[in-house]
Amino acid sequence: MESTAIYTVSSRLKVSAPLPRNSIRRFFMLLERDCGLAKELFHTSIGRSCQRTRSHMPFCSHSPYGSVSLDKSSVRLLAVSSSFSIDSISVNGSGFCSCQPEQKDNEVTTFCSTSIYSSALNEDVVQAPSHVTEEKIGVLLLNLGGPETLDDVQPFLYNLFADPRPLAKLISMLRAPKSKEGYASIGGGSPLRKITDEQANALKSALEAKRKKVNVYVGMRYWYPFTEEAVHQIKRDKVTRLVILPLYPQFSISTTGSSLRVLQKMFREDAYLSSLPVAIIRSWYQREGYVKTMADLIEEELQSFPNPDEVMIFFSAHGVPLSYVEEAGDPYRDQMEDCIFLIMRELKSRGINNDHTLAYQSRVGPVQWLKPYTDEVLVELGQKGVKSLLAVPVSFVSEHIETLEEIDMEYKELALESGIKNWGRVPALNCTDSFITDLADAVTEALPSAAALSTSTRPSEEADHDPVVSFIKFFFGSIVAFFLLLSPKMISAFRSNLL
Ligand SMILES: C=CC1=C(C)c2cc3[nH]c(cc4nc(cc5[nH]c(cc1n2)c(C)c5CCC(=O)O)C(CCC(=O)O)=C4C)c(C)c3C=C
Ligand SMILES: [Fe+2]
Repeated sequence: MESTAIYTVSSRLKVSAPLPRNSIRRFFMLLERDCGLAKELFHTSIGRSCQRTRSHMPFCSHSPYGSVSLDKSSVRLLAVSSSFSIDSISVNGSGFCSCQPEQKDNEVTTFCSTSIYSSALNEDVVQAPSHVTEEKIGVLLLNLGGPETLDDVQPFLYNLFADPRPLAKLISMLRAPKSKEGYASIGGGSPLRKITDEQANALKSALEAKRKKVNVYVGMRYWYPFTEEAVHQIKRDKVTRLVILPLYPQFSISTTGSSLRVLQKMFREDAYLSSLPVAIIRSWYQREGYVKTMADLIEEELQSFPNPDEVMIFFSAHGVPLSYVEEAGDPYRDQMEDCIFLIMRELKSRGINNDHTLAYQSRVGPVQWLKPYTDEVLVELGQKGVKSLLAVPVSFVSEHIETLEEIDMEYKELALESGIKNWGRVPALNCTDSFITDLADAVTEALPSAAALSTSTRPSEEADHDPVVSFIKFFFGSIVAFFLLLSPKMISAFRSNLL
């Protein structure tokens, strides 16, 4: 019997980073191979609805709706779950094909490979979840990780800078003394692991209160517990549906993107994982619960000033190198600006009309980072006569070195020296009830979309063409050139001034 499924290609078919032609071609080849989808039909559909083209992309980055009809037998592989719940098919920044349901409150992507590439690589092969009857839901929280002791600092930095490896050693050794000083001043290590574990427990309880029994896992990118360990535990627990929730409200290729690349590789190389339905919440700064909680914290902290109306609200976000945004297509700056707009709109709706500004902190090394820089803006504001300032850490959801040392110590001192008289800082969200409840809602909303299936590319092919990987190679390649070309005198100036 024949029935028809309509797959719509919506305006969410948006390519945020330049994609090499090969990725697009491969996407269609895989669609054709796995779904029996006629390449021409799909091309035509997209081509017709295309509004705009970029030189490096074979088709548009924004398109209105286009649709493709398929007969049921031809989409056998996509329809393993016997549901036609896939709303749109998209290609994300890394060239990874995914099914992306329309979502308003946060950006959710689902992926689940229909092809099993190799199970020989895996030491513990677990039966694919489609054969397991009992539903087991997992939530994987992603974060960066931080050294727990001063001895951890250099190896942690090595992991952070580990691409390519020979340079990671050098850069981490140059950076370690300054980092160690920072970690020593906040008690000898990062509180990130402890706080993230507390958030995981609070999220589990919040989901239980919503009658959802879940296991919550923590996967850190550069320190314990590593993402890889969390994924091994997910396999051992035989999770049948997984929501991936990065603890970064805004997406950056340096944070969420980096963790997702690790996961993507693991999922493609493993039979169990490649058939596990997954939903990824790529960013969630636009969620009402998050925006309102941030506004609550700001409103409360403003009350501690002698003249709350005269306080400048100073949003300080973690920076990224400018080239990430301008060359590699990182949506981080756009999302950050949007996030500030939403928080300020919420404050205005409560009758709070303070001035505000946004600046970027924590730059590392000699390249240009997103501007304006927090330290420079603080000095300028002091010179302009601003007397009261409330710092709001906006890219972090937990207290860590950048809030406890950089903002509370370094920036506070600089602000006071620059003429600012009253200084305050909004606490990080940590386990604030309304924030955790909102994360629980985000998970609940994302879960149904995890049933969708899609295709994926082979890791070896992807690594060759991934624009992000190419960019990182280029970025660190530039650092090699920097070290090779500069004189020893300049290197020592670089060490003392910039690191
Ligand atoms: C949104 C959050 C973050 C972005 C964006 C980000 C980009 C980024 N960071 C570095 C270099 C370092 N980051 C370090 C620590 C660190 N960074 C974040 C968050 C973001 N980083 C966190 C949560 C932490 C851990 C903090 C802790 O308490 O341990 C460090 C080590 C600390 C230090 O020496 O300053 C470095 C170095 C780069 C290069 C980068 C973008 C490319
Ligand atoms: Fe960082």
